[in-house]
Amino acid sequence: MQLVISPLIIALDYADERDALILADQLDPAQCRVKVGKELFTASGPSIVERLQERGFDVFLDLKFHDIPQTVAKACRAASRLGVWMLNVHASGGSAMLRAAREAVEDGGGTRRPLLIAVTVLTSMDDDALHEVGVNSSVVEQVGRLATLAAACALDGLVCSALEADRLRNVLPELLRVTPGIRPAQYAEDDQRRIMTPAAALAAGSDFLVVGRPVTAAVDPARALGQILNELVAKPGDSREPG
Ligand SMILES: O=C(O)c1cc(=O)[nH]c(=O)n1[C@@H]1O[C@H](COP(=O)(O)O)[C@@H](O)[C@H]1O
Repeated sequence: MQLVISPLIIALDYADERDALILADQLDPAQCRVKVGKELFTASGPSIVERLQERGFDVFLDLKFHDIPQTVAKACRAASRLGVWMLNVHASGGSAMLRAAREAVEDGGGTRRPLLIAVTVLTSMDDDALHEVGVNSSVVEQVGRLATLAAACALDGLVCSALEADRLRNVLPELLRVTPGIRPAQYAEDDQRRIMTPAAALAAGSDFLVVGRPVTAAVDPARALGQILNELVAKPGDSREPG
């Protein structure tokens, strides 16, 4: 099997632009997209997005906006002007916020309309963590509820764990499923709670796999990425349940 378009998004979780670009320069834009998150963007500002785009990368700007509708809409418009490929908001911000975000990316004034996706329940959370913040549903129920809300507001996709991808593919096939919490077999869970191996996540219905430390913390990041791509074109492996 040949992967026509790579589903990998590498999370450039670095403290500064220099380290992020050192890693990016070891990667091939034909093999992955890259993600700029809160740490890197706060440290280096929009210039990091430009630097990565100059190198040919599609950029997922992961700032997980969650605020009043007007503030989120303005932030989404500013992100659109950067020409990013994808950006995200928290679905728990509610329908008014999601619709405002959707309208903002539509007329955002960038070179292309970014894909707008909604974070359901963070992959670092399990049922107990949800209960702690007053949500008495299970993770599966809460992901389903927020996914339905995102679909009603015409978002392009969801951030969820691969454990929920199969179910979401069946009930809301129109939404992209972007899944962090990807862990090759034997790799540490770290602060993630809902994890799956790359091949199992793809087989379960993930459209895009967000991978950070398994690549960025590797001695040879390009080799680690190559190994994951090889795993994706080989037979799907076994799924890893939260430990
Ligand atoms: O929106 C995200 O990208 C995200 C959502 C989520 O639920 N869980 C999650 O881990 N992420 C991001 O995905 C990346 C995962 O990194 P690793 O755990 O190092 O693979 C980090 O940059 C997180 O900020």
